[in-house]
Amino acid sequence: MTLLRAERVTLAYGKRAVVHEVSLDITEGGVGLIGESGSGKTTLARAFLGLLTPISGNIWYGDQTLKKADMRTFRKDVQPVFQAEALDPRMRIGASIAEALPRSARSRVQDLLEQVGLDPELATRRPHQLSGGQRQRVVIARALAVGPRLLILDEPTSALDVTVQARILDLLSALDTERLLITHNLAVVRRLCRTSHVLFAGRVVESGPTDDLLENPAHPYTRALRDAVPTLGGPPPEAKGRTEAVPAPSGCPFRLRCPLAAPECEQPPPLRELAGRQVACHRAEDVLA
Ligand SMILES: Nc1ncnc2c1ncn2[C@@H]1O[C@H](COP(=O)(O)OP(=O)(O)OP(=O)(O)O)[C@@H](O)[C@H]1O
Repeated sequence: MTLLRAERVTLAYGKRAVVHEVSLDITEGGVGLIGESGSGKTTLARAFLGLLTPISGNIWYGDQTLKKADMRTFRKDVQPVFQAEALDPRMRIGASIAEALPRSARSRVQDLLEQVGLDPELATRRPHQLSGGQRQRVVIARALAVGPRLLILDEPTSALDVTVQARILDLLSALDTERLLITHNLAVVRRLCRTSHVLFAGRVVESGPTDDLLENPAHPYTRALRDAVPTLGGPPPEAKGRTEAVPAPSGCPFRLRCPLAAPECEQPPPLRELAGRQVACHRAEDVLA
């Protein structure tokens, strides 16, 4: 059974909706949320953590909506993995992990440190006495302390250099915990997520198997993200930028940056099935071709 599911979820800050009618299931094998800064990824993750209530639609936790669910069980099942900067700088590592454990299980600190590949002797250190990669492992150990079924990870490796990043990805992919991963980094989703959803301006524009999306995108925005590998010439113009706090144009929200924009794009594109995925683009056949 799917542990968490968004059903036509719209999310707002004050009166401003920033995520619009998103439906997605957190399925096995890892789920990625990809999109540029401001596209609504973190906002959606906050709703999945029960920190933000949809103004319409529902978050389902098993067969109950989050509004009705037993939050004690939910908090045990679904754990966020924050960035390492969130660790309390004054607290020793061992105490920081113990804090997340029930009193009777505090002896598990050593096991958890070992599980994330850290020397248990590090328990007496404070965060600033560890490397960035070690700190990130501590954050993962804290999240694993309560035995969650799902980890929600927001840019878990973005602050780390490439080799350290690779080792953290190895650690995460070896865990038998489900994951929802938010990132700009397509190599990271490819490694950790069987399924991905691409968000643009708070809407899902393409969803499907990660490999298909990245090898053969059907939405021009997915294609632009994939092609936006750093080069001296910079990314293609359609991949540049962040979603600003200005109203999206009517019709397709991507049309003002889209190289394939056509008159029909002034009408909103429905999310439709194509080539084993879902895509919201009038020109998807042309993109695939
Ligand atoms: N606490 C808040 N109050 C008001 N607006 C917010 C708040 N947090 C985010 N927003 C706005 O909501 C929109 C979506 O932001 P969100 O942080 O979800 O995007 P994101 O895709 O996670 O971006 P990033 O990759 O930079 O974290 C943006 O326009 C942002 O300015």
